[in-house]
This record gives sequence, C-alpha cells and structure tokens, in this order.
Amino acid sequence: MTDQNATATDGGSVAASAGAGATRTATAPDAVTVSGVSRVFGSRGREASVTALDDVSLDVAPGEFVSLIGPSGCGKSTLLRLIADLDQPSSGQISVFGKPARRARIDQDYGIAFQQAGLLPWRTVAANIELPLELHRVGAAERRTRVGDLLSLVGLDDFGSKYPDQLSGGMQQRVAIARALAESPRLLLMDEPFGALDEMTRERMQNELLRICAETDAAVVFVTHSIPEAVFLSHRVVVMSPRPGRIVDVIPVGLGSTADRGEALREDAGFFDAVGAVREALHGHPVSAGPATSATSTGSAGEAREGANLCEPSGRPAGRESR
Ligand SMILES: Nc1ncnc2c1ncn2[C@@H]1O[C@H](COP(=O)(O)OP(=O)(O)OP(=O)(O)O)[C@@H](O)[C@H]1O
Repeated sequence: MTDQNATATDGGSVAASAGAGATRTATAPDAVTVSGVSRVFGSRGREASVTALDDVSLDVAPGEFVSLIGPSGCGKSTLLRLIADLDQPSSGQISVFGKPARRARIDQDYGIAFQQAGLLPWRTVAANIELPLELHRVGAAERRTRVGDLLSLVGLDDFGSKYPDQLSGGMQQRVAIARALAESPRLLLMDEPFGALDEMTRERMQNELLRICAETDAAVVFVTHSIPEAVFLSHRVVVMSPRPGRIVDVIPVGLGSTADRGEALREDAGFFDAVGAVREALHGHPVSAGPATSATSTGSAGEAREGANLCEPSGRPAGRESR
C-alpha cells in the first residue's frame, strides 16, 4: 500500500491515487479508477454549458474509505453518479473493479445510499432490504436469512415487520444502508447519507458505518459537507475546488484502520490536526505534508477544534503531496 496519494496533472488539478489504510494486492484491481474525467452539461436555449467536473482522476483501493468534500456545486454528486453509471462522462474513463462502470452496475458490484433514504413506504423494512435480492431472483429462504443478518448488522432486529413511517430518520437511513449492503457489494457509493440527521444520530451512524465497513471490508466513496465526518470516517479526504470541480488536494488521514476507530478518536489530537488540514485545503491553503508532525503545523488542536465547529472532523495527515 502506498502512503497515498496525489500527483499534479498538467491542468493543475490533483490526481488522487489509491492508498492509505486499505489492502491492495498485486492482482486486485482498484475498487474505483477515475481517469481524466470531465463532465460538461449541455447548454439549453440561451443557457451556457456548465463544466461540472474538469479532468478529475481518482483511484480508490479495495477496502479503502475515501470522502469527497468541497463547496456546494463543485461536482461531488456528479462524480458519484458517474461512478455509479447513473450518468456518463463527457471525456475520460471510469472503471469499477477493473470493469467499465456500466458492467459493474449490471453486475451489482456496488451499493448506493443517498441523503434521502428512498425507502418504499408500502413495503416493510424487511421487504425494502430484500428488494435488490428479489430483483435478482434470489430464493425466498436465502433472502430471509440474508435480511435477518442485515437487520442485525444495522441494529434493527426487532423492526423487520415495521413500515418506514414507523421509524425515525436515523433508523430509515440504517435500512437504506442495509439495502445497499444486501448483495454484499465490495463498494458503497454514499452521497451525504447522514446529511439530514441530528448530530447525535449522525455520530452514531458514523460509528455504525465504520463497524459495518470493518465487517464487510467494502470500499466506500462518501460525499459529505462535514469536515469532521470526512476525517472520522476516511483513509483519505479528497478536497475539490469550486466549479469547475477539480481535485485540489488529497489528505491521507493516518488514524488507523476503520476497525480501530472509535468514539475516543473524536477527542484525539490527530483528529483535530487532520480537521485543520482539510479545512486549510478547503480554504485554498493546502498545508504541505509530512507525516504526523506536519499535521501539527496546520494549527493547534484548539484551532482545529474551532474548524470542526464550523463544519467538520477526521485523522492525522500521514504525509501527502499536493499540487
Ligand atoms: N443534470 C444537470 N444538468 C445541468 N447541470 C447540472 C446537472 N447536474 C448537475 N449540474 C450542475 O453541475 C454542477 C455540480 O453539481 P453537483 O450536484 O455535482 O454538485 P455538488 O458538489 O454535489 O453540490 P452540493 O454539495 O450542493 O450537493 C452544479 O453547477 C450543477 O448545477
């Protein structure tokens, strides 16, 4: 595993190559490879065209947790949709586990969870979770077993027969995550899945997501506006510029494996250092690398904590290259 990272491309954007914290073998393809991808939305009538993404390159290793963060409209959701094959790039290539994105979608190589849980209100919790299995003609007995396992995994054993409107927002989101995991994907694509939750529920969900990732070893591409959330969850935080969206910095978070992360991390000095580093990068002042020590140079824990209160969290930068 390389220690990350990021290399400047001709256009000034940063190519983020898979790295820290995940297990890469010589033969396994990356979970996600985005190469020189741009997305230009066409003009309508008198409206000018919109370049949502410009020359974005990003690799995500198997089992790696990568967050995308950047100002509103910088193309985070667009990038996630391209990876999920819900939209096509104007130029560049995307592969998922070495396959074209379309093939990966057909093969159900990934699960998706968005900000709105998107549950079907007329189906019970169990029936929502088993929907992807039903669509792929998995037998009833196997579906029942799998749904039972998933309900346990997300801590909803007693709620399988309830309907979505009988659950809290956090519980609904857990159902959506269970559904995304139904086919044991090796990759999860998550677009602000906790954005609508209160802070306490959100932190609990973050803990659960880490536990689930540790258990399933899935890679995750996670869109968020919260720096602390990105830092707490990720092996690397990818920082994007205002439109046209480019990757301007990639910050490795050296806070250990997903399995080792717990509540105590939120008070860890390394966490605040990493929050500070991401915040600086977001404000256009990427901090030069250096393992652990360089993180200290991003500002005091107190300053970083202030940054966290402004919007975000995560781990100690383990050394990176930037533009
Ligand atoms: N279907 C579309 N047609 C035209 N423009 C689009 C379309 N989808 C996205 N855009 C534009 O592309 C840009 C990037 O949008 P996107 O939703 O990816 O940003 P984002 O970073 O996810 O924003 P936010 O953080 O606010 O969710 C925006 O300017 C948006 O208006």
